[in-house]
Amino acid sequence: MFSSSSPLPAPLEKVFQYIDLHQDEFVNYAQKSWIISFGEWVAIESDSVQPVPHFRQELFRMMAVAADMLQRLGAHVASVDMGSQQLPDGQSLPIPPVILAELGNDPTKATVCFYGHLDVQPADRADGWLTDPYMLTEVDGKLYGRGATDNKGPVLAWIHAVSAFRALERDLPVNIKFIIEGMEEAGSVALEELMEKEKDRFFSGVDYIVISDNLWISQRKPAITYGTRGNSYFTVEVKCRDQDFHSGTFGGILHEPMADLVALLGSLVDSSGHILVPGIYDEVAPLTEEEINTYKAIDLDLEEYRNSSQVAKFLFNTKEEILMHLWRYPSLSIHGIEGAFDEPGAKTVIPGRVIGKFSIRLVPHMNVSVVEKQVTQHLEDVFSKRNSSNEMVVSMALGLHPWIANINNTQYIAAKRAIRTVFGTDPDMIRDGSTIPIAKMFQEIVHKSVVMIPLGAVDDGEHSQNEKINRWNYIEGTKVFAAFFFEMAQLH
Ligand SMILES: Cn1cncc1C[C@H](NC(=O)CCN)C(=O)O
Ligand SMILES: [Zn+2]
Ligand SMILES: [Zn+2]
Repeated sequence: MFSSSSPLPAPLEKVFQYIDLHQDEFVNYAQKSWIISFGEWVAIESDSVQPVPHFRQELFRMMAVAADMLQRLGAHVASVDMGSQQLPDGQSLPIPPVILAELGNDPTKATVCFYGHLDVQPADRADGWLTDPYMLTEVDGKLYGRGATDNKGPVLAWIHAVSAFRALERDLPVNIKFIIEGMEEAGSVALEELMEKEKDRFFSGVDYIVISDNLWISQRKPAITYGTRGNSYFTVEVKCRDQDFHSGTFGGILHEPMADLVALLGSLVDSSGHILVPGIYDEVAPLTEEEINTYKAIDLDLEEYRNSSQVAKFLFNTKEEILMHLWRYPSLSIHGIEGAFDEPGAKTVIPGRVIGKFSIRLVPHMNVSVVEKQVTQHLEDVFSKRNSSNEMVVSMALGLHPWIANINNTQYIAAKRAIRTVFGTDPDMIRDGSTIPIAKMFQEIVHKSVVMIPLGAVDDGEHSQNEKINRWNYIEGTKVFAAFFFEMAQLH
């Protein structure tokens, strides 16, 4: 137990020194044979979203490079075959292996398991990247590249924290396990089956889970994340026939599918963001005074956030309301319409069949299958009032559960202390409005407690053009992980 005011314990002091002295090696080049640089990882085009052979090959190479690195670090590594993925067009593509690795199995020590993913979102220089997305490029202390913050950087930071102990020939304070996948951006395909299979094997000796796959809510203040929203993703198809019509020859005598669909989509949410599906708010956890206070404490400059997002006005005017509507209330977003005429020009078409897409972000204690029923019922009611002769089919394409943790768990205390040691400040305790599906799987299937320790800053641009991680976040984050090992050992 130590704080920023008391001196670091000698072994940790040495580890921090090592991380500082070797930071260029972590970023740029390899000297020690077991360290591979960040740059080499970013250069692998491990895009899991575009289902084409080139990117799948890159994904397999990515997982092989990572497995090899962990092996050279002294870990026992298994690359688990995940079979293949059936695409809607009938094609099938191989799924990259999941790495299960283990370093140390001293029964007197705590065992900490780290989850990360090495696949990335698509990136194309032509989309507005200022540098080659697959070449890690440092500008003013910012390391630009696809995957820099999501999630290659944080995975490497964890590995580098471990490697610092090994380089100093020091015993690791905890046993370490890794689960690293290559399909997160595609919805963690086949991962749930693996978790079921391994819950009493690989995961049986695990005490704590750490995920570092989201961002701080600030540019400078570190954070710990204790909850994420879930997501229920819907498609609603309205069909007259499989072919389009000419509006000159059919306009005026048809129930038009697009008119039905626009009415259906228009019935979902009002202009103040309130969801109109009956019953949808019934299970939302009631708000307490104590909870409101937790939002007050969070470092968020609303004006700066609004300006940097280039939004004229948000739906809410206070920090607390904004945070609550991102984290603890559901939201409904309309994403698009398949089959619609969406090109420039004035084509006089009546689409014969259209598919609307929308999703509802779920919060505690909403239930995925209850939401599915409520949404389906609501759309059927709205549709039947239209007396349309078209066919409507509603289906839920994805049902991802919300996740929330108990912040009094041991690893939250350890993470807080580690952050205080490195940054000299207490972290913001935050939730995340997006979804990290594996968190709930750890809780429900493996029955282990998860802490999320994000490393990147709010402006890192995950999934966007010019994704980056600051060198400062990456190097100090590596120290946070090293300090976390120490704190975990003390608290266990
Ligand atoms: C694929 N998908 C569909 N519904 C939800 C998701 C996951 C996706 N996850 C992230 O973005 C993680 C960000 N750190 C999201 O929340 O949209
Ligand atoms: Zn990610
Ligand atoms: Zn992502």
